[in-house]
Amino acid sequence: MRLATVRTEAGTVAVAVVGDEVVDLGKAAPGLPGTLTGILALGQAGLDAVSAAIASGAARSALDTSALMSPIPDPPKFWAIGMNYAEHVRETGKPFPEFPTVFAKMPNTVTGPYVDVERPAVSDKLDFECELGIVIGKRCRHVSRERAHEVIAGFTIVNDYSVRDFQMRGGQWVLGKSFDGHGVVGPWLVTPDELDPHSLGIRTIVNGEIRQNSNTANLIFDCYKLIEELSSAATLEVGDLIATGTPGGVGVMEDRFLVPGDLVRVEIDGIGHVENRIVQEPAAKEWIDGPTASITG
Ligand SMILES: NC(=O)N[C@@H](O)C(=O)O
Repeated sequence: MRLATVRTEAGTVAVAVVGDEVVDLGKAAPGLPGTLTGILALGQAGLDAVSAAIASGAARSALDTSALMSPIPDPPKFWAIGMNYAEHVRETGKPFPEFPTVFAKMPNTVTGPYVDVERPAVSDKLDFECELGIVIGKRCRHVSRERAHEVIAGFTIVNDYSVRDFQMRGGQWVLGKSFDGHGVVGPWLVTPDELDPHSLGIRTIVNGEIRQNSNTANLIFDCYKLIEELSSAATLEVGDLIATGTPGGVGVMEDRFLVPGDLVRVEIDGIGHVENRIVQEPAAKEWIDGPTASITG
């Protein structure tokens, strides 16, 4: 099953994707929660209701890819893993990891699969990173590697856009990983019954040139080990996203950064692709919002 979130005039809508058509779940199954996170939180009952809606011959409309958002537009947490492919560890000259390198991408990064992505006004060191994304489907803690598959709602694609000079300064990664809109997620969530997450071809193609080309079989810490590691420290929530790390071939290694006009495509077999045009952030213009609420009554 492929589940997505689309933007409509009426707001965001959870849909089931069937071929190149979508079933609006809000209309087809009115009893279901209006968000994908809400549907996932119902567990198997939610997926059964979606299957029933699809099978009931509910109305379908053409898939408008420009309306696609991140399948989970507001994840409670956006975890990211570093140094999880030997080829990337080698190219960075870092030591082979004993444990997963964990960092976070802030919520402001989350954006849809086919949007423009800004090269910041404050840096020209914008880089790409293709990653398999995990979506958590059950609230959980201290999950063993053996049972980790039970808490996975599905898989998606992440492009972990990174601003390398901001990533390296001050000994932290989070700022360079958390520019607005630099967490491309999508195009949809694919449920685990449809694929084996550890045998998927994964590629980054920039302006038609293959820049990263690997397979998720090469993950050092596989999806289940990552869930065991993260849940040993934190309660994982329904809708949490985990970007599982990038293979070799990132631009910084060749001093080849993304520039405005570039077309950046990430493909993962069995899921699909995301694609972004790089645009220039006009200027580092200072702005401060007015009050966003007023005293009522
Ligand atoms: N170099 C770097 O930032 N890498 C990580 O994001 C990773 O995915 O390995």
